[in-house]
Amino acid sequence: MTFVIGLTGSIGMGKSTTAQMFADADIPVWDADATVRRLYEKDGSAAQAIGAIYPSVMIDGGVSRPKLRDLIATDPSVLDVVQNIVHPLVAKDRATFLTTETAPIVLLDIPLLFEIGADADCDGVAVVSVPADVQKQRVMERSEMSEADYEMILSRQMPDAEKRSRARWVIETLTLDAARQSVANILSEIEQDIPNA
Ligand SMILES: CC(C)(COP(=O)(O)OP(=O)(O)OC[C@H]1O[C@@H](n2cnc3c(N)ncnc32)[C@H](O)[C@@H]1O)[C@@H](O)C(=O)NCCC(=O)NCCS
Ligand SMILES: Nc1ncnc2c1ncn2[C@@H]1O[C@H](COP(=O)(O)OP(=O)(O)OP(=O)(O)O)[C@@H](O)[C@H]1O
Repeated sequence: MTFVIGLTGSIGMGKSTTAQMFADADIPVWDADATVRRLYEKDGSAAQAIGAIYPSVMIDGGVSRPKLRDLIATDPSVLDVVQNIVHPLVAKDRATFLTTETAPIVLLDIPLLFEIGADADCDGVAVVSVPADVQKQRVMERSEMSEADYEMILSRQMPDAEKRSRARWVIETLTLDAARQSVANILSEIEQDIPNA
């Protein structure tokens, strides 16, 4: 039996960093963003479908994220079209991971976990979180994303408070040590629940 941990959190909350902590503890991690990146590459199935509708976002046969981001900034409905193409392909990749992985504990790293109902595939969900001002500062510091793009993305995500209230675990990511400790606690709690984990 495999225990499936779902890891989610709003933009910039520390999902990727925390997922790496689980990976460092030898937990197989499936990464939704990485899957999207692969699907956007030249000859990726999403690249072909998106290129057929929005040729202007393509570079060398792959989807250019900056170009796609700029197009979405001028027409937010483009993101709905993209999601309708991408999400079924991502779901298929996730299903393959879940049927082939035999480790006692695995982790699904999905930004839109609750929004797409993927919590139904999880035995327990962990949400990464920091206060809103820290979140915004992190995203503004790290990226080319404009404030308007940031607000648009946020408006399409379930509010942090709701995610926290729906999760089994909340991982505070203000410091690396605090997050690492939460990850260790979660894993030992699961290992106690499933004896052969
Ligand atoms: C909008 C795009 C071009 C922005 O690319 P960019 O490289 O600037 O940012 P990145 O992909 O790292 O996303 C940053 C964060 O934005 C959030 N986010 C991304 N897509 C979405 C979305 N459709 N709805 C809400 N939030 C989203 C996530 O928290 C994500 O981790 C890109 O995210 C995209 O193509 N999104 C559509 C595919 C999708 O829905 N991905 C979500 C995971 S399945
Ligand atoms: N536990 C932590 N302590 C301190 N800083 C952290 C911690 N976790 C993440 N960060 C910092 O926060 C920023 C965002 O982290 P990360 O890229 O992991 O977030 P994310 O949730 O995957 O982002 P997105 O959803 O936007 O792709 C990075 O600058 C990272 O260094």
